[in-house]
Amino acid sequence: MVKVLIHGCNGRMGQMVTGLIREDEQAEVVAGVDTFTATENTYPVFENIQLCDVKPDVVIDFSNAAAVEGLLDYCTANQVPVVLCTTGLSKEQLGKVQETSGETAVLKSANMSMGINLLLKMLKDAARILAPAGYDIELVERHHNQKLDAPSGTAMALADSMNDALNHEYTYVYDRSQVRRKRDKKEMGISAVRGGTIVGDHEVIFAGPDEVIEFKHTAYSRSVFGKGAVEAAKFLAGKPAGMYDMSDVIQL
Ligand SMILES: NC(=O)C1=CN([C@@H]2O[C@H](COP(=O)(O)OP(=O)(O)OC[C@H]3O[C@@H](n4cnc5c(N)ncnc54)[C@H](OP(=O)(O)O)[C@@H]3O)[C@@H](O)[C@H]2O)C=CC1
Ligand SMILES: O=C(O)C1=N[C@H](C(=O)O)C[C@H](O)C1
Repeated sequence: MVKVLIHGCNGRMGQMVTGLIREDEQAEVVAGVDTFTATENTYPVFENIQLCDVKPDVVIDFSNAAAVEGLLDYCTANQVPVVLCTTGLSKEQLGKVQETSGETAVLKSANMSMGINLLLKMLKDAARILAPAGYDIELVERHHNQKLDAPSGTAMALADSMNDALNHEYTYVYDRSQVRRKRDKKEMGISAVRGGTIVGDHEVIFAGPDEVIEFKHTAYSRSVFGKGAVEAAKFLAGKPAGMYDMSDVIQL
């Protein structure tokens, strides 16, 4: 049985993961950490990771960028692998993630769904073929009105994956309202929409001469992220220090 600690256990994703693990015969939640204790919690919940006296086999984190540094310190000090799903990390925080992977196993992914992880792979081929043929690349993401970060971690990962395939020659444009020039060939526009309860939509548009090709992923439920996170946790428990991602978990 894999013992899981959920960091951010009372949030939207923390509650989804709690429900999924309840149905899973290979994993159990042994503790949670959040800023408050909800009455429905069936496991001990600590207000701060440093106060947690239960030793898990692995942590699943869906919390807040500001909470990640403390979590990484805990994982290093206690040699606990961590599945890091929180998005919107700063450059410094990303540096600390990298450092931590020298001490314990870290699996970081902005999107745990099968669909987006397949898209990350497919877009490399599409970009390699379409960009040199003169297609402009634009991304549009849509999320619910409670989301803190923009653009989404997934939109950034999709852009980075295409840029990797294009020798990192592309720059990102997030806001065209101040741009007073024609579109540069080697830029990717990244636009964010926030509203209602949209779980997560990502669209990648290749706009060429007289034709447009679009790739779109829609998450209809947070379960697609939750299921991926639980599989990632079962995969990561007991693994040696290092940096992992969802391509290590999902065979594509
Ligand atoms: N990788 C992926 O597939 C996915 C990633 N995400 C990312 O996961 C993160 C969480 O998303 P979501 O569940 O929707 O957000 P929520 O705001 O619903 O949940 C986050 C929870 O973490 C809590 N929290 C805040 N600070 C701390 C802390 N110091 N220690 C422990 N818990 C803390 C919050 O409490 P409080 O409300 O008091 O701040 C809240 O209960 C976001 O960054 C989101 O982008 C989301 C979905 C999928
Ligand atoms: O905050 C969310 O809800 C989501 N965040 C992730 C992101 O920023 O990419 C993944 C998913 O789209 C939902």
